Amino acid sequence: MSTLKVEGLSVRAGALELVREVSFAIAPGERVGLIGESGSGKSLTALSLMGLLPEDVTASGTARLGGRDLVGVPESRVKDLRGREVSMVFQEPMTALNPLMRVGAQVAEVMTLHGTPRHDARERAVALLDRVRLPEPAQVARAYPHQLSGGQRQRVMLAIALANGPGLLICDEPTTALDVTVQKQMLELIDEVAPALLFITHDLAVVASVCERVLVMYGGRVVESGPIREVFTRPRHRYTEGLLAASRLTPRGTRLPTIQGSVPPAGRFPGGCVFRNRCPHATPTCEAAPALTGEGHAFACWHPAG
Ligand SMILES: Nc1ncnc2c1ncn2[C@@H]1O[C@H](COP(=O)(O)OP(=O)(O)OP(=O)(O)O)[C@@H](O)[C@H]1O
Repeated sequence: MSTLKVEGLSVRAGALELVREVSFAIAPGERVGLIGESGSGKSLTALSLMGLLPEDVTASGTARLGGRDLVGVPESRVKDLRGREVSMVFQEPMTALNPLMRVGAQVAEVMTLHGTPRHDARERAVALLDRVRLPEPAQVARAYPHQLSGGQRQRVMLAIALANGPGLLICDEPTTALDVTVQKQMLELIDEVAPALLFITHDLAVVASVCERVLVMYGGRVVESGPIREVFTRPRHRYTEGLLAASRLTPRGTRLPTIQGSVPPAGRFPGGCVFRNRCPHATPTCEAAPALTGEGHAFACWHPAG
């Protein structure tokens, strides 16, 4: 496992600079959020790392992972890196999956493309579907995408992304189209299986629950970055301040630890849950006994057992 190092990444469409001099690093095991308003350059940054930029758009600068360059590499070499070094899960799995192909075959195909023998790939596909916690994985493998729910299709996409053992998983709004309960399960799963994670979202509560660090993009630049606690408690850029004010997070926000099986002592954490219904860990019980916040715990979120 090695660190992703991005330095001076810029993305242009003709004379138009869409992403400007972006630099960041992600160590193995790290979960890093990428937030910013629509059009700020989040997706283009991610797509540059995947070698998936649209034809009229070009990237410059460097991005290295596992001793390999990801930017400015000819398509023939990028194909080899994609999936093996970096993988990506997109928002809408229906458009990413082939509607005419059984999902097991689609998971297997990404492995055969990287040289795994067909029979091994089929077996490993079922094991991967099991790893992303799809019940009856052998049966799911024989299903077509339309026979699965949105949440199940997103799990298939995750299995495809993990198939070749990438060092970095990029997720671009992977849970936006899912309902709250499915979203929560998906986030937990991503957190569990991602070797290292770049997580793009508009949802600050999701960033606070999954990531330990955050990059804030504005107008194609990273205007602020740091540990969640630091950025959400002492935002230095006016855009981040605005983002926090517009969200339901208070400026005291930080990573959201879930402490299963615990109930806070009555009166210890006044103020109520800052996430309210948007808490990614929210459960019906949580509504009845809202997660609470307290001094020194910023966003400590407590859930009754069961
Ligand atoms: N092929 C293209 N040609 C020209 N401009 C483009 C192209 N693709 C994207 N852009 C522009 O680049 C900017 C950044 O786009 P990008 O998709 O990275 O934003 P984003 O932060 O991911 O937004 P969102 O949150 O809405 O997905 C936008 O202004 C967009 O219009």
